[in-house]
Formats: sequence, C-alpha cells, structure tokens
Amino acid sequence: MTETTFFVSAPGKIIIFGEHSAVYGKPAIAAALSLRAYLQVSRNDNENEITLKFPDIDLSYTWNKHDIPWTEIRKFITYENGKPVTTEELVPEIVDKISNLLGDIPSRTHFTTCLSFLYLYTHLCTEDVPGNTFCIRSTLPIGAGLGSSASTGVCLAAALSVLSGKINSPTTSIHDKSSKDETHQLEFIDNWSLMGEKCFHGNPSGIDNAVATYGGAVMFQRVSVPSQPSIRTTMRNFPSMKLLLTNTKIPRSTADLVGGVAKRNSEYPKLTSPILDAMGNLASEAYKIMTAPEFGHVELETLRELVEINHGLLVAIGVSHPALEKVKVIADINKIGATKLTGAGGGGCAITLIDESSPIESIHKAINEFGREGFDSFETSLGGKGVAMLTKHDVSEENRNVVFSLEEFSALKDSISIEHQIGTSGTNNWKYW
Ligand SMILES: Nc1ncnc2c1ncn2[C@@H]1O[C@H](COP(=O)(O)OP(=O)(O)OP(=O)(O)O)[C@@H](O)[C@H]1O
Ligand SMILES: C[C@@](O)(CCO)CC(=O)[O-]
Ligand SMILES: [Mg+2]
Repeated sequence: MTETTFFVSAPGKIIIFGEHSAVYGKPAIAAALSLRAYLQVSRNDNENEITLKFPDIDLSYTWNKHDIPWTEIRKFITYENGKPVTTEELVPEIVDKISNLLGDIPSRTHFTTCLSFLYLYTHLCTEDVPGNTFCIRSTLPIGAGLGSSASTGVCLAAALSVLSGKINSPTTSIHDKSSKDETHQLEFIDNWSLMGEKCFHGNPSGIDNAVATYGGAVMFQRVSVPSQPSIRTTMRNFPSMKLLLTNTKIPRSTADLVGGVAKRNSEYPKLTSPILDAMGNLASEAYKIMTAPEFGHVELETLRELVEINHGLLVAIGVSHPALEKVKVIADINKIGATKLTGAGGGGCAITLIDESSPIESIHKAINEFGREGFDSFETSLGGKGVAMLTKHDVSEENRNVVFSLEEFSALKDSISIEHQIGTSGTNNWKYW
C-alpha cells in the first residue's frame, strides 16, 4: 500500500578519524549521531505539483511535473529489473536538462539543493507519481561537518523510492536485523543517496551517506575500482568515549573544501600523498585499538594521541580555520583532552575526546570560554539508528493530526520541538529497513 503522508528520518554523523583522506580511498571511522533530519511527504491537492518546502534553509519551490522532460531524461538512464542503476559520475545531459528547469534560482545553495532533489526525483520517480510536498526539518546544524547533506539525501532517496514502489516500506521497529530483502533496500537507499551527495560536492567518498543509511559506527573505505562497492565494516562494540562537540558556527561548504584539497594534491602531489597515506594508516591503527578485546585508559590515551596527529595532518592539507584552532587552543590550555576538526572543516565543528582524568571544573571552564567566543558546545552520544519511516499507523489516533500536520511541522521553532513532536526517541513507533 502506498502511503499518502509519511515521514522518513536519517541521522547525522561524526567522523572520528579520516575525513578528506576517505575521498582518496583511505579507511576512515565514523559514527551516527542522535541528531537527525526529518522529511515529511504529503500528497498535494493539485497532483501535478511537486513542492519543496525546506524552511531550515529558507527554500520553497514548486514545479509542474509536466514541465520535467521525462522522455528526454529517461534516454540517459539505465534500468535493471525496472530499477534505475546508479552511475560513477552524474550524467551531464541529465544535469543540463534539470539546470534548464532551475534557470532562475539565484542562490548557489538553493540551486544545488534543488538539483540534488530533482536528480533523485527524475531517476527514482516517474510522471505517474502524484505530486507531493517534501518538507525537511533537521535537528543538525547545517553545513557544520555533521553530515546534514547526507542525512537529507538519505531521507529523499528513501522517500522517493517508497513513493514509486522501488522499495517497500519497512515493517519492523527492531533495527538490528539482517534479512536479505532489507539489506537490498538499504543498499538501494545508500547508493542513491550517494548520487544526491554527488550533486552537492562532486566527489564524495560515500562515508556520510553510508552512516546516515545504516546508523551505528563504521570503518569505511571507498574502493577505487568503478562499480565496486565500498568496504563498510560495522563496529558493533564501539567503545564508549566522552566526546565534546563544539560548533564554531563559521559557515563553509564541503564542496569548496574537498575541491581545495584536490587542488593542493595536484599542486604538491609528493607532499600531499604521504599525508593522505598517514591519515589512512592512522584510521587503521585506531580501528585496531577500538576493536581490541581490552579497551581502557591506555587505549583511550592512544586514541587521544591519534586525534592530535589527525588534526595536525588536516591542518597540513589546508582544511582548518582560525576558529577551529581557537577551539583547540582553549581545550589544550584547559587540558581537557584531544581536539580535532570533524567533517570537511574550514569552520563548522570540532570534537574533543575528553581526558577522563581532567577535573569537571576544567571542562566547565573550557565550555564557558567556548561560549564567550560564540561557539556552542555539547556532549554527544554516538551510534544513532539508521534510516527510518513513520506512517499514520505508527502513531496513536489521538496524536495523528498533530504529528502529521504539515503546517505545524514546517513551523516548529527548534530542535527540541522537532524531537518532541516526531523524534525517533519519542513514543512514535518508527520502523526500520
Ligand atoms: N535541513 C535541511 N534542509 C534543506 N537542505 C539541507 C538541510 N540540511 C542540509 N541541507 C543541504 O546540505 C547542504 C550542506 O551540506 P554540506 O555538505 O556543505 O555540509 P554538511 O553535510 O552539514 O557537513 P559535512 O559534509 O562536512 O559533514 C546545505 O547547503 C543544503 O543544501
Ligand atoms: C570531507 C569528507 O571526507 C567528509 C565530509 O563529511 C568528504 C567525503 O568523505 O565525502
Ligand atoms: Mg555534507
């Protein structure tokens, strides 16, 4: 049965080791956050209209689905068993046709967001799918290194695949299962959300969307052979670590930072290449430590050292920012632990792996100093669940009208109210693929 109103949700992530080097096929370690993106899909009265309502980035657009050149676009799509097949690169002819539809969008962010949406829409849906409104709200800071683009892409890939019957809706609230059918559906979502990420920044490794799809914690390695899937090793016994997340709120774009590293790599290949290798070796070393049967103070101390080294290497490839260095200096002066930038860098967030022997007063002092710089700091919990779906059947009758009101959802003021009204940690009975 096709639902006419439903939610899909997917988590953000923290990269603990190996951002940027992940793009170059080196191993990296990341874990899902409890912060998430939520997408509501609701049928439009006018079924010819496709509407985007993304209040978090002040974006609102409507297209008539008959303006999409479906036949022209389909000529460039390969199908296997009725399902579209992903490609190594975005198909330039399709990007061109979509760009023509978007001609008058002045903001670069809005343009890329709409391109990513329509790229997925034209592959995963057809003109027969009735028009819907797609409304996204996120409890993640956007463009801050915590995978907001990937969690958005995963929500869209999953929702569009359900709408067009490419995958089934999930049926169980037990997350940790490995039925073959469910695995295929998750793979489908993962692969298509990667195409969404490609619209955002050309050359993503796939680590962010993998974590947003599957949740939990992973060691991830992109394989350089085209059409070979990446290696994704689930880290079930991820050690418990006290992590402080600090958002400098300096805006930046992952696309620009990934492009900057590529430029440095082409200008100084002999210097950059060993740095990227070192980052990969560091992630492999960290994996061994994190999965060792014994994990205690000594291992935590080694991890802190690796965090320090990883940050230094990221500085060397040019992706830090004075504000991120300020976070590091404050954390170092107060001796609260080891700090590195996380995600693409250039602003956004840093993580501090807290030294468990540092006095609580020092941690509070550092947090106050972060606050005085205008940064937000909070302790995070890792290992959030992967992509999930919520339909009317999963919500008690008395709550349904409020939970599924598009007007209320789009107007929710902050993360707390989003989490309270529809969040995965609440009473609503989310289902997992
Ligand atoms: N809630 C949202 N609503 C609409 N678009 C969003 C939302 N969250 C993220 N996006 C899209 O993702 C873009 C930010 O992606 P970007 O890759 O630059 O940062 P990030 O994913 O937050 O960080 P990183 O890639 O370093 O983990 C936004 O400009 C927007 O296009
Ligand atoms: C910078 C990067 O390594 C992580 C962004 O969260 C890019 C990627 O892996 O796609
Ligand atoms: Mg991103």
